[in-house]
Amino acid sequence: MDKVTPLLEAPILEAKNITRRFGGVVAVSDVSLTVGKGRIVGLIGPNGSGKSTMVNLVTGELKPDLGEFRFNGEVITGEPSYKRARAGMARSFQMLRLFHSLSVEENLLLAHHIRMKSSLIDTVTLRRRAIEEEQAVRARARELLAWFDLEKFAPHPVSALSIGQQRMVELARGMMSEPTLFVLDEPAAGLSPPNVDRLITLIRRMRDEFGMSILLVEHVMRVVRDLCDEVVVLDSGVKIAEGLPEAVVKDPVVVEAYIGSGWKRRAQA
Ligand SMILES: Nc1ncnc2c1ncn2[C@@H]1O[C@H](COP(=O)(O)OP(=O)(O)OP(=O)(O)O)[C@@H](O)[C@H]1O
Repeated sequence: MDKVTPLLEAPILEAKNITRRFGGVVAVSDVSLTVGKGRIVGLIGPNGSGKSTMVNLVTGELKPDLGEFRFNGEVITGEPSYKRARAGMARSFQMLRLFHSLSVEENLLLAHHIRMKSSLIDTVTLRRRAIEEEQAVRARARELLAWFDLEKFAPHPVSALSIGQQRMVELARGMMSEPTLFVLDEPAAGLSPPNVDRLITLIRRMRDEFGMSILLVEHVMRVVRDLCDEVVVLDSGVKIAEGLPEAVVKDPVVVEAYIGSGWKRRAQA
């Protein structure tokens, strides 16, 4: 009998020929990218190059005009963001989206409700299951708060925390849904150099210990160089380069795009 060729494991995320226009502006033009399982892929480019639009397309906040998205091999192009979240996709936001008057722990518990299996009817008819699930959610929140070294802040309102601590809360909140792909939108924005170091260590551990894949949009090149297995570069909505971080940042086409945008001064942190 002929040897059976093993099926290759599907990448966690495939974006194929994605285009998105806003009126006359082509924000993302025919961009393809792949995030393999357990990989950290960087998405970089000067201001206005289409990174946020691409993130919103990946997570389902925006729909592409053309192209296809696959998640774990399944076509998800038309799926709304809540369905992608249920399927295992989490995201963090450039401008933090936490509930500032709620405690750190409450922020984590609230995040989990999209994945709660118990409906209101369950709560009445299957009270025991609902209670068990609630206990499991609280236990997960406590474990994650410990993992992110946020235990002591659990009862405090988010508004009492520094930006660096709030960024950690946002990561912990994203982890509540046990994602397989975490899309991080500028996690280092506004962080001091020691906090950037801490963030780099934590993101690497998130990948290694939870086995997740990460799509990382970031302006701080140190973060990109230290973390990314590969990098995709956008300029004016077009993919102009991809490859290993060391090679990509030296690529004359990439350097030219950044210098042309006046970005270099801002991003050399
Ligand atoms: N909702 C929108 N309506 C109209 N134009 C938009 C919209 N969102 C983005 N754009 C345009 O699409 C292009 C890409 O913007 P986008 O925010 O995706 O870039 P970016 O690389 O994330 O920029 P930055 O690094 O500054 O966050 C820009 O020309 C922007 O003005």
